[in-house]
Amino acid sequence: MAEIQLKNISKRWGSFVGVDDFDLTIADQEFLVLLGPSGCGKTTTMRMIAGLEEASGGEIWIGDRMVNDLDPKDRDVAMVFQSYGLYPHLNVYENIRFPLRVRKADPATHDERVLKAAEMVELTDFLHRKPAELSGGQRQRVALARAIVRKPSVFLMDEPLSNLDAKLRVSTRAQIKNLSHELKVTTVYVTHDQIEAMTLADRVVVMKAGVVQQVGTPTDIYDNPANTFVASFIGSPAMNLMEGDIKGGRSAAAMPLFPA
Ligand SMILES: Nc1ncnc2c1ncn2[C@@H]1O[C@H](COP(=O)(O)OP(=O)(O)OP(=O)(O)O)[C@@H](O)[C@H]1O
Repeated sequence: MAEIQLKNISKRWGSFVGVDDFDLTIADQEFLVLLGPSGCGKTTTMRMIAGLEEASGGEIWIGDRMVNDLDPKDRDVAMVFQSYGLYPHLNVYENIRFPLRVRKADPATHDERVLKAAEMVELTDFLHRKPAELSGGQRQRVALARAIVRKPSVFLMDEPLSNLDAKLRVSTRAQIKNLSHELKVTTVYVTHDQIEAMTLADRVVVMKAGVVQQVGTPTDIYDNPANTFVASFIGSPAMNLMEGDIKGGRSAAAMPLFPA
């Protein structure tokens, strides 16, 4: 069970507010996407959940534990970053195995667990290769396998697809969604790409300048954007915004006329 509760968390550096009063419960096994433009506080929020950044205020709960004072390694979270973070001198097998060694998992179980994780991301044929001998997509799959090998209850993913080309991004996106479902983990996924957010998320959190603008399912957010910022950020092609007044429950905006 890994419900995540963010109770009014904030992050300040001096007088600068990176994340302001973020309050949300992420359900067990939910796929939650943090979406917003560069600098809006997505990564900082995720780093606070991971324990890589200390919250300036508020409480972070994972399952039934308040984790504010726990080290990242004690929070039962696995992270996947844009930069892969693989060890160049280790082959794929040893890269995937690394978290098991660090956490001193029973060595008798390593082989089976590494092979299973590699199989889930279709890397079985590449186990002997070093990261430099892999494509970007294969490297990202090693990073995914390394995250799943120790069966964490929470996945934290920070723009994991941004180094991949468009086609690979679509297939790896589907793979991430399947993995998260199959492994029954709670996933927090950061992106500035609204298509990625709308296709992956159970719920999306749209942020701007450290402040949550709206939380909802992709359909909620698309159909009922909370404000013009959300409306202008969502939709491809972008939504047209027109000024107008509501009179008697109807819009009185000047509508352009198109020939029938
Ligand atoms: N260590 C720090 N000291 C001061 N300000 C910081 C620090 N880390 C991040 N910030 C600021 O906090 C804000 C939020 O940063 P964050 O990395 O969370 O944004 P983001 O939404 O993930 O952006 P991007 O999509 O570009 O990664 C930014 O304005 C950033 O400059």
